[in-house]
Amino acid sequence: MVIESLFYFSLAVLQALEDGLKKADADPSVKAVMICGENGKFSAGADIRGFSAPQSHPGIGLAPIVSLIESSEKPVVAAIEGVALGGGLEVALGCHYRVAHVKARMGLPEVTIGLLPGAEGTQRLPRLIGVPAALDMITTGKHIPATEALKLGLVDEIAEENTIEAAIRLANKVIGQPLAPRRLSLKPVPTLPNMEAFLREALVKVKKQARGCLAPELCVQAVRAASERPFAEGLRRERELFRLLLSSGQARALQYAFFAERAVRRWATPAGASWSSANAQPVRSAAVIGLGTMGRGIVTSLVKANIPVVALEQDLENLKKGRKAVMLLLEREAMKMEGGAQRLDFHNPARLQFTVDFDLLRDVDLVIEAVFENMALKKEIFHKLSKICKPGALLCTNTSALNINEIASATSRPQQVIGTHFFSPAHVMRLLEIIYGSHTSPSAIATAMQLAKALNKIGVVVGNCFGFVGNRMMFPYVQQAVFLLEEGSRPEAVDEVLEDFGFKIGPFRMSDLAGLDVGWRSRQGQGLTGPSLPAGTPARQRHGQRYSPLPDLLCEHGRFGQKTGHGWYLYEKAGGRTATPDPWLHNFLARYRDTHGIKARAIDQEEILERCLFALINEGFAILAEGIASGPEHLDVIYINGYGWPRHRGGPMFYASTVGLPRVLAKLEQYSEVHPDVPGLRPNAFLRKLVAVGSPPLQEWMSYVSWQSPKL
Ligand SMILES: CCCCCCC/C=C/C(=O)SCCNC(=O)CCNC(=O)[C@H](O)C(C)(C)COP(=O)(O)OP(=O)(O)OC[C@H]1O[C@@H](n2cnc3c(N)ncnc32)[C@H](O)[C@@H]1OP(=O)(O)O
Repeated sequence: MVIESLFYFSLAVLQALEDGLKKADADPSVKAVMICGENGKFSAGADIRGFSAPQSHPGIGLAPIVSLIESSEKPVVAAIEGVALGGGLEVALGCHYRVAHVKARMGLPEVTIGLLPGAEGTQRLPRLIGVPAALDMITTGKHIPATEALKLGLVDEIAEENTIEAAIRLANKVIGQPLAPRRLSLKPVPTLPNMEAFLREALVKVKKQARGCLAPELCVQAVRAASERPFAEGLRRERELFRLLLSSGQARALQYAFFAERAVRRWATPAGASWSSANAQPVRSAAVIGLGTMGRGIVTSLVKANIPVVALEQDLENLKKGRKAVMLLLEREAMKMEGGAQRLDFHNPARLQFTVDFDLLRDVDLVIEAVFENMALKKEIFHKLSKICKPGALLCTNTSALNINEIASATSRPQQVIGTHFFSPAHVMRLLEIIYGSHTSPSAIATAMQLAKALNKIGVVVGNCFGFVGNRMMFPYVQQAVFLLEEGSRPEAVDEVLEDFGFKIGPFRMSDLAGLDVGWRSRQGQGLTGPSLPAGTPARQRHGQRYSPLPDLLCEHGRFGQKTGHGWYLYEKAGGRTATPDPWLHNFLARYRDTHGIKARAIDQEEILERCLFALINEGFAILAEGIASGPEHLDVIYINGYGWPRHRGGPMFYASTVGLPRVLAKLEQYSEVHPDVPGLRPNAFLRKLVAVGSPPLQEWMSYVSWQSPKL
């Protein structure tokens, strides 16, 4: 008998499974059962959308079905094609045998949505493949290919071609064989000589990796229960831990992040262009200009995506340096992949070519300029490109803040110019901010989004303004951090609060890592510091607003961060990575306060957190109101994937919605009253409006934006 299921579990699917199994058990003519999916896909598990209403969720009813499958008196074989994920794999674990197609993938990704495998998966998987392998799958949520599943013993057979036929063959073969040895609930968990130490270390590891995130920790506890308790007791523990996670708030945030990352694919601009009508151009070849840190990563990313690349530098010396660095990155990437060097084929000049000759860019479909942030230089390059490149080529600029319209003005084809803001290291970081200018065509946006997908990145389309979305929101956050130092705090205190909140790295460690000179050069360019600053400008004021010269002063002392061995922290050597609090800096801060007549005060953790985060969020509301991004999900995806925002807090705008908009507003009002010369703390009008209309749910915010005059 064959029971077909659907891709996501619904109550109807569960009912069909239950009915089918009962019918098969009762029918003496049925000798074996095979469960498969429809259209070549086994199952992606429960419909995640339903987890916010647990009472009606089909996932809750899944565990009894898995038990029912296992207790069947007739052999049940799972035929796994496509994916078997979450509850889908748990169903397969209830079966007595598993056959997988060679291209199938399996996994228990519940941890990534803030849960644990709650349909008995934490108890059955360790019994089948042992604690170490089960823990790895359950705490990371990774998908494993069929070949690996076979090695682990997760599946019994691999089918090269027809999985259903292979499963039916196996089912026929095992008719009449005893089923007890195939029932995982009856098997003991394989022991380890050092189980206790192993589980303890696993807990330490997951706590370190996902600071403050509950799910990985509770996954370890559930697997511990499997190793220490009888099956039925282990199940009770699994259910208890599952319910804890379901009500923790983190699951909601992580599920929001899952859907937000998919929602940003449906981009739109205030002018009416959108994903639904724009057509992407094919990208069969690309060029990268500039082989500095960013250019190297971008070339590596393109090669990994199997796109032939021409890598261009301004002279032979820089070309040699760049080539060496790119090759090193590619060798490392190849080592991580099966058949890597061969698959990437980067020694083949038809796939990767290094040159100083602009003429070789004539035929490429896309160019990514990645020279340093200098408007004059970028314009010179774009002028050249518009003369050399073929008519349809997409011209991208990798910039973190510069005006796309101004760069496009240097070309005769501004409709094909677009910003692609990669994050460092560009071959690792998943975010790609895609910035359209006033003339960028919908097709250019669609092509850049298509490129993001090809590079396995998350593209987020945003409008053109200084710093775009990510850096624009970052400015007020970092500004507050520095003001807090002026007022009496220390870098390590501020970093600790934000790292405890869940950021991978606090603002001062981040600044030391990126290099303080980067911002210094930018401020010099803006005339905020340096020789172009008019004589008589007050030290702590610019354009009538509060300004802190602290970062500039550190640069004047040669303190650029890790690269010079000191910045906001002290490092063991230039290029060192171990930050220690620096007594020199503490004295420097004390002298600075004396010079400016600032009385240091004790600043508590709440103030540090609120001033930094609420200033960032406040800027987010301004961005939404101006139409720079088409929804709060866009801002959240940018922050989670580009700025180390803790995923289990769902992104800054989601976080604001959980704190409550009235509270965010009240706090900003309170801080703004104390610091009237800091515009970043003045509550944005859009935030006020949302509070005035009763703080609607985040999904409804954009319906309160008036689009009459988007600043684009
Ligand atoms: C006492 C307690 C008992 C508790 C029992 C609990 C039982 C079971 C729990 C679970 O099963 S939890 C769910 C586990 N499964 C997942 O987490 C799978 C998540 N999905 C994916 O990894 C991928 O989507 C995919 C299935 C590998 C497909 O990837 P692909 O890149 O091909 O497509 P996507 O763009 O990611 O998705 C397409 C489309 O489908 C939506 N979607 C995907 N998975 C789900 C899901 N599980 N529930 C609802 N919707 C899902 C996704 O949002 C996309 O939608 P659109 O953006 O196109 O609208």
